[in-house]
Amino acid sequence: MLRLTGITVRYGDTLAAHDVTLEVPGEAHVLALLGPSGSGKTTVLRAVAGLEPIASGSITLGGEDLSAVPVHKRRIGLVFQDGQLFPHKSVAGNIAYGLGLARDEAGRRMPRAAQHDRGAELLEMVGMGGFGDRGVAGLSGGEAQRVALARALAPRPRLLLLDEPLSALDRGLRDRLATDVRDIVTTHQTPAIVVTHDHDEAAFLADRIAVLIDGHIHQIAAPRDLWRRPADRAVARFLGFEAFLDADVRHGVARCVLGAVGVDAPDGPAVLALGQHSLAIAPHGPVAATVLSRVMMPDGLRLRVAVEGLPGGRAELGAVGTLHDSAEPGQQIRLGLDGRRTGLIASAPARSSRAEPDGVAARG
Ligand SMILES: Nc1ncnc2c1ncn2[C@@H]1O[C@H](COP(=O)(O)OP(=O)(O)OP(=O)(O)O)[C@@H](O)[C@H]1O
Repeated sequence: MLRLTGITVRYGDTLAAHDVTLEVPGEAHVLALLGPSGSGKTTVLRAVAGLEPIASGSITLGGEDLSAVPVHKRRIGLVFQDGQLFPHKSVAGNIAYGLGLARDEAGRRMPRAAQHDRGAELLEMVGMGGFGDRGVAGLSGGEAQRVALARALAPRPRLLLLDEPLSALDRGLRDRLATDVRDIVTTHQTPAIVVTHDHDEAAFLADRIAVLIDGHIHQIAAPRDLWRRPADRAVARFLGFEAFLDADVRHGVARCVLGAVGVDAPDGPAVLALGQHSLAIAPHGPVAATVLSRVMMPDGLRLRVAVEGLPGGRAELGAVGTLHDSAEPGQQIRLGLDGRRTGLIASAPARSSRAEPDGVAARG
């Protein structure tokens, strides 16, 4: 198990990671570090790898304090955004490099024949069987990342660190490779940390997601719980929620000025977080709105609407409709809250009862 306890990393005056505490349990557990650009994700990863000194706190792996363990002895595999393969080596040559780093418990190198077998096994595992003799220059982005993954796994690392491993790929390939990465990590039983700023990628790849904002971890949760129960407004905003409404929870129902939704939360004050999909067209819904703009997407209508009568006055919010709904700019429509697409911030009540959209209406 990897454990970070209160680690802090500075670059001169910049506090890039602040009091970061997290755990990655053993076996095939995948933790995503998710956060906006510059939030310190790569910094935390580099600290774990030993590439960045920590100013305070501790990092242990399998109970061993890593502070005095040099990078090459940590037995941690690294995969970067662009793979960073050796361009003049073949695919097999790149993996052989990884195998050359492999040591058994007694510190002995792997025998040549075993290296050969393991190289072939790894290439099969990442779906690149038969590619061993190919040069890496001619590989597609997705193929190169598979080879990078095989090379990182070759020495049987105790932990795998992946820094934006899919972000250089186009969307379709990214989805496919995400599935493969997940399968490979699971098959190999290697715990992993994946750095990403892509919500879908984090939700898809990870067992748990740690949200890092301004160098600090705001929440660690399973993907499902993260979107249902963001810890605070900063997390909710980063996850895409755009407006916040005071609510009162009683017997599993949260009531706010726009209606009621079922929630799995204790009685008391709470804040409902509304995203682009939280309001849906419903002919007899409780919310009256004016359509500001509409876009027809393959899965239905996406609207921007103006809602009157909120505690703070008028607010501009997102809403959705089906392929069969019609809504033209200027039209009056009725909407209902969709509790399945609404977040609940369970803790402290908001300081004011205003709806607080982050978007145009908040500033307008
Ligand atoms: N070598 C460095 N010297 C000085 N400042 C740095 C250095 N590396 C990173 N920083 C700063 O530390 C902060 C965190 O950077 P980091 O690269 O860890 O963020 P990130 O979340 O990985 O960002 P991105 O998603 O854009 O890669 C940023 O303010 C960044 O400018």
